[in-house]
Amino acid sequence: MTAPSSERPASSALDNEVAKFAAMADTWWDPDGPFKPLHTFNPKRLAYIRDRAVERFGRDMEQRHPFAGLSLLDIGCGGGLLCEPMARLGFEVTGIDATEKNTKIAAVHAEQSGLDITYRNATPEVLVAEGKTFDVVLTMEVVEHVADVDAFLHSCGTLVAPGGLLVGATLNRTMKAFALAKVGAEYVLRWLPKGTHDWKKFVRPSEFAAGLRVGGLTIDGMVGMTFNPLAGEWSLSRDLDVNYMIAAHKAG
Ligand SMILES: C[S@@+](CC[C@H](N)C(=O)[O-])C[C@H]1O[C@@H](n2cnc3c(N)ncnc32)[C@H](O)[C@@H]1O
Ligand SMILES: [Mg+2]
Repeated sequence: MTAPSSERPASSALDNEVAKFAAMADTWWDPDGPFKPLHTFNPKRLAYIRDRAVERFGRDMEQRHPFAGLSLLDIGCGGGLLCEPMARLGFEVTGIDATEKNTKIAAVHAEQSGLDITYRNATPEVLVAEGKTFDVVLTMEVVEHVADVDAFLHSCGTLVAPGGLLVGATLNRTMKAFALAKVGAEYVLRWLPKGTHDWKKFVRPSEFAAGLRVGGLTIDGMVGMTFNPLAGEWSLSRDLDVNYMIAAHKAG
């Protein structure tokens, strides 16, 4: 099926990034494939999102579907590694991605998992043009792949409903991130295919925060996500030098 032209990647998506992710799309759900880092830190980032949502919406995690009645948009959803666990927590989930192959694979996987998730091949500005808003907006490991960071973050902020929450994640533009996330992950550990990241496109925490503020959000906090090679484990930390997450909200 061909997506209508309005859904096609517009200004925030880069052709070379879309081609890169399309080439890897079959491997989204392989825990030892090219998306291994996303799989290994998924439990930590899911817990962070869940905790921020509990704070913001005051839900009871003892409930089977604590976030029932709340909408969630995952921008740059890839194969749905975040969408599926979020749907299981009760959110009404929409996943969008600039790469059509990703949303197709995500949709097949959701169906196999018995989950009701809406996937669309679209960039955030398409949903902004439609006037849509969501209680929770996620954009995790995406902003370092877009054409224009400020324009992209402005769209992300616009898509947050009043009183809503945004959680983002990316790689910091530091020498440490160059050594660990670029050289280490692509050339030494070979976790990621060579060329996955362009260090120059990594985003500093101050830049991420500024872009979201222009999009109408207030920053709640940031946390580092740090890999301990000896333990082979990720943990949340105060070190924002490599991987980090940011939480923000829109006044209600
Ligand atoms: C590293 S993956 C992250 C996937 C997912 N968010 C996760 O963390 O598991 C980055 C994704 O962003 C998508 N992407 C890149 N630019 C985009 C844009 N402007 N709008 C929407 N999706 C985009 C890519 O196609 C790719 O699927
Ligand atoms: Mg990335």
